[in-house]
Amino acid sequence: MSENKIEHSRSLRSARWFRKDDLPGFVHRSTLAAAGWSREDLMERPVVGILNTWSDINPCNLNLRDLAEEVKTGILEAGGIPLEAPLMSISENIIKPTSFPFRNLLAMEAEESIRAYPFDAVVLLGGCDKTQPALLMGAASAGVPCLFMASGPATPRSSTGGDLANATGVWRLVDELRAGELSEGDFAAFERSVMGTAGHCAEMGTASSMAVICEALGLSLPGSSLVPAVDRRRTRFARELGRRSVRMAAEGSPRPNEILDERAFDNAITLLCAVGGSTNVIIHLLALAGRVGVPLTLERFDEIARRVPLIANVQPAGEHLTERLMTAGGVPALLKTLKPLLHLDARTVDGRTIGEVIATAEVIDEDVIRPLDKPVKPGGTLVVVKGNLAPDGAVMKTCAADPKLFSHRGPAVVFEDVQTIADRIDDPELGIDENSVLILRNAGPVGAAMPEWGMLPLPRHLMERGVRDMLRISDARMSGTAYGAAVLHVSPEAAIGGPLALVQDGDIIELDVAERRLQLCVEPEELERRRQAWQPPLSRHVRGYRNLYSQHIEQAHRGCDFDFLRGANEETLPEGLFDGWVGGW
Ligand SMILES: CC[C@@](C)(O)[C@@H](O)C(=O)O
Repeated sequence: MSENKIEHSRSLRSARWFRKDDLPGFVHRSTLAAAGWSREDLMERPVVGILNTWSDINPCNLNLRDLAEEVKTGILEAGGIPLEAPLMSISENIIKPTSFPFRNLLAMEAEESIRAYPFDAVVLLGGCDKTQPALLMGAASAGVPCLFMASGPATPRSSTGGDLANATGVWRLVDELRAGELSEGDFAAFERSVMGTAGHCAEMGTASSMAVICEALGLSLPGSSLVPAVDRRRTRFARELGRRSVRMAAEGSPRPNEILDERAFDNAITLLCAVGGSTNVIIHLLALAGRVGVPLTLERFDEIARRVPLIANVQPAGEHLTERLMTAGGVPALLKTLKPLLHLDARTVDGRTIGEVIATAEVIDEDVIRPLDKPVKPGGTLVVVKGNLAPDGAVMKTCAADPKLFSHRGPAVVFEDVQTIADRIDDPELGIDENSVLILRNAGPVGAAMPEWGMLPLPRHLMERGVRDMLRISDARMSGTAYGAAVLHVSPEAAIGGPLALVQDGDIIELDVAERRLQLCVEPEELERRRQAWQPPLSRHVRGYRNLYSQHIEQAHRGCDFDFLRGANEETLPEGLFDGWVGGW
């Protein structure tokens, strides 16, 4: 190995572990001798950490073990030392009660792992929804150069023919089942076939949205994010990523805050709107911006969304799966189409600007990546609404909702928790009709750690009559794969006394998307009376992580990070001889 030396112009971060002729240096080098590394290797080569969220229990991330091997190959080829470290794997589909609180836990684990170990750069491997933002948030705060690679979309097999996506397909078929249009047998066949490969949801759910957003932010290799998990072309990207990481490790640049500036966030939001991406990404981008000191607000999402049409014809807002988006040209082609709306001088980890990346991109299929003047849907694919029901804002993915509900007035039917919905949604006694506004509360960050409950089910009797959308309002999140007129992330949430807590059955609610307004039509005096009578729910979490969570979690309009995690401190290693290990010659 040692003849394959790479030039680096600066003192490496890892030198503080390995280049000292003292007892700590001896201990660090001799420890890694057990992993096959010589004194010369450790003294001369840049070290790249591979933070891997692979796990058997998380099939979205199942291929990350193989991809990590490919990244290692690239790192070795370029003369670096690859050191892989497993981190918590968060599987949205399996983890209970919801994956969301663990995003911040993994972010802390990633940040502290990067800081505590001798990494000169890190490769972040994520897949299922929360692993992606968590790794980015941790790496952004740790400040060491990083590159991201997602596991890639799965390749779902449809038992019913057509492009049936992993989760959007589930929601559609559940609707059909409830409406009596699909047999139990056909539904069971779907269960057996839908998750046949590794990889995350193959529509523009949260995982695919986060993956393409990483490319737009400049943190992933251009063109890499939509290659399916089982496609061997992902291998090539993994090796290239490994090679590039060594260069970044040697140069100590670019650091996350050199990539993640206001231009990068604007570009990412532009792409999010153009692909009809997940509302969850809004929360993740707000949290990430908080880590690097970019003053991003919900209003910025609305401002950008107004001018960006839906150009990606991909589910849940369009027709196809993400594989078609890749063969149509992928993210570089999407960005090329969006060129007049982007900051072209934003930097990327591959060393080029976004403008340079898209110079060679090409749209191959204009049905899948539409031109700006022939979009799938015009601008305003997601909106931020405010009013006395959501003083700090709420969001709605309008491109996946029935426009008939964009200007709606109807009586509230309030559910205190999700179990009551499950028990009572079909109960005719509730008198729900298609004009009713279904409300779920106590599902916000403090109330229930914000599960993906926002697409409330519709009553069976209405579904049987062909009703497929109704206005639903909650302080919960919604799966990126879901659809419907769901007003989400209402802030402040009910559990801390937000106005959602004061709504009563029969109150009139008014949504006006054009005006971006969400109003509870109740007199201020009456609301004040209800506020005086309101009692906060007792916290169920008296110890451990969930207790820490409910005490420090911020509201949705600020990204649900912990208040003490905002910002970054790039290096906290003590100066001097005894870095972390006491001893000397
Ligand atoms: C069920 C679908 C998931 C797991 O992808 C979801 O978290 C999403 O937001 O897309």
